[in-house]
Amino acid sequence: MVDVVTLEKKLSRAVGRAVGDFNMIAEGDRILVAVSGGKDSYTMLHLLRQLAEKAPVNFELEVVNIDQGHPGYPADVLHDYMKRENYRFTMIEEDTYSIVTEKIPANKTFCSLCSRLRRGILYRVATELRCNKIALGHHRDDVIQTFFLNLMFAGQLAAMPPKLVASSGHIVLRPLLYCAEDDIAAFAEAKQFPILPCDLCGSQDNLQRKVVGRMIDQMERERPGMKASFLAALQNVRPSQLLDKELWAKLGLEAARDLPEAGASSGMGGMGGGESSGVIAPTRLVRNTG
Ligand SMILES: Nc1ncnc2c1ncn2[C@@H]1O[C@H](COP(=O)(O)OP(=O)(O)OP(=O)(O)O)[C@@H](O)[C@H]1O
Repeated sequence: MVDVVTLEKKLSRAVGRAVGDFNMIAEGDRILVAVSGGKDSYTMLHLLRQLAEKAPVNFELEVVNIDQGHPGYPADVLHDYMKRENYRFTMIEEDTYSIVTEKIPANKTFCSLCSRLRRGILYRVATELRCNKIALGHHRDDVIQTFFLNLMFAGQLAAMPPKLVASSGHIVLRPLLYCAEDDIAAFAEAKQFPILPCDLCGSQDNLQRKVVGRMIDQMERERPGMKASFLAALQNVRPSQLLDKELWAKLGLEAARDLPEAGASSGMGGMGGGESSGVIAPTRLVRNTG
């Protein structure tokens, strides 16, 4: 059992790395931190405040929750927590629940419409609160699941952008993208964040994302370290070993360079080696030249 201090250090290092790698935060930023009342966004909020306290740049946090009109939504729980912790907090009441339940048949997933409606509200509120950025609590496991969903059902190699310019002009950030869900869950439990369940979709067992999530968890159980490898792969893309002719054209690729034999010394070590060098280092890289 890892203690909470160790977990906190691990998570804040991961957030610091993501923020640094993608240049997420700059002097004077006003960041709307979107908090659902789930473990991920509570953890994100906690870690962003810590970062704000020690970072060399000054930035401000505005915490926003959207009460989407679910029957029995326990709004007080969030109000009490934010007050106790002294966050600048706004709760927005928007009844997207009625829209979603009216438009989507009961046996179908509500998630995508629900989150699309929510996203529009967040953009509007960010403008009202003069925030230039919006932070969302997606983490490593969400990124991997999205990658697999796209691979398996959409015919695309794509995960989730760490940083995105929204149609509204706001920059959307995902500071938890290197954080493992298990660590977040353990941390949220240790900190006793007052979690609000999402009854709307929580009751639905047929979500494709859940199925894919279970499949990935199973792979991890059978071969521990696989999720870390998936994340590493997303940070280590070899366009010349893929079949996207538009990407080849964009990169001016005429032909891929041959790969060294598996296990051959590349001089780069580990998972290193740049695309331009044509050198691929991982010893378990799969290739088929036949
Ligand atoms: N009602 C809401 N109000 C404000 N922000 C929200 C709300 N619902 C979701 N978000 C934001 O969108 C992110 C992704 O939403 P999703 O429902 O996929 O979250 P999740 O995986 O259940 O995460 P969490 O544990 O934070 O709820 C959340 O982490 C949060 O930043």
